[in-house]
Amino acid sequence: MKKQQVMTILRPVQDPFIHKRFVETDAIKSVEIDEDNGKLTINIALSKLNQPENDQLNKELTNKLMQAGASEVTIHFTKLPEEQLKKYPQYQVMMSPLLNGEADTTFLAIASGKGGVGKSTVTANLAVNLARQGKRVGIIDADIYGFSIPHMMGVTKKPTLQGNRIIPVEVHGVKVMSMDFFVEGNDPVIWRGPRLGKMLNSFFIEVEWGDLDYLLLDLPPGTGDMALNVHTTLPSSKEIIVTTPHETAAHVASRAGKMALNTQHDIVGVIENMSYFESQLTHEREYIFGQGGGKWLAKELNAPLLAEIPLGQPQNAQSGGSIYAEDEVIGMIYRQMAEAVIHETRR
Ligand SMILES: Nc1ncnc2c1ncn2[C@@H]1O[C@H](COP(=O)(O)OP(=O)(O)OP(=O)(O)O)[C@@H](O)[C@H]1O
Repeated sequence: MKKQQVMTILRPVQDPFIHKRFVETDAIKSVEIDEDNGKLTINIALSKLNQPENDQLNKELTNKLMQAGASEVTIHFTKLPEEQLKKYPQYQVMMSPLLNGEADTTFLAIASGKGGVGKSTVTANLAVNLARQGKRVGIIDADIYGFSIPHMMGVTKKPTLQGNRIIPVEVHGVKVMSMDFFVEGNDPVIWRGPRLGKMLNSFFIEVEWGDLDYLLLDLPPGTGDMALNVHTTLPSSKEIIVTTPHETAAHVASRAGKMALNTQHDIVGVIENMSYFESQLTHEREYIFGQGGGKWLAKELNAPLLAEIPLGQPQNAQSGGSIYAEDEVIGMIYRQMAEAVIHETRR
């Protein structure tokens, strides 16, 4: 093998943590080729050492190089200099207090296929009910075009600054960050790709979350840029998929679920919202949007069905537009859902 060939194979490979290509990080520190026996010795600098991802990378690269003609491959990993790493936003995110491995936070991304199925309502109420169970909870409203969490939770304040750190707003015992806090009035947000990623990054780098048991992310509906950003930024995040009982909604939601599975993210469970309408007088149930979507989706994704939430508005809208009180029927269903989530995530 020639050095040029080795470089062509290695240059486009990505650092598994900061997702920058080796050519960008100048990761390939040395390539030695023994002309007589085709043995290769390579030094590669990565952003993190001693991780399972590195063993995987070692295997993949060795296979590739052997297929290309090397008789034996030895790869040594060293660490990229801290000064260089600090320049990469992805590294700053990785080293932020919630993600640097010291905090024991469970990240829950709440996804749906279609809009309007109640994903934000579920996110807000699940967060409040986790907090009612004594958990320390935060929400990132990552539904960038349809941010609605602050409004739903009855937030009237804006986050404050402490030095250069952003202190999130706390409501119903939950810390909240949303794009809503950074737009004037109700102007539409027209950000795309990279700027979206920056926004998400800054919610990790600049916000003072303190210690959290759960950080919930309300994703935009579907399988777009933001969902992908969350999956790459938070490799350990778990997912909850919200659907209505309608067959089409469940089918579309299964795409969001499969995207999570394809990117190695566990699915904690499925939540069916707007499952039925129950008459207060006769207690008869009407299945307005059909039946079975949640069960079908849970089976399709091999995940538990965590709750079936009926139609109904919160009785006491003062407590925040969309938050159900503990003693109303839907409030109790949300409580059971929070218990199921705690059980499934073993916290
Ligand atoms: N169980 C329910 N019963 C009655 N109304 C509900 C229920 N769940 C949600 N809603 C209402 O349905 C509407 C859509 O809910 P929500 O905004 O939570 O959906 P979404 O899936 O987050 O939508 P998008 O992703 O488009 O922002 C809201 O007006 C909400 O109050």
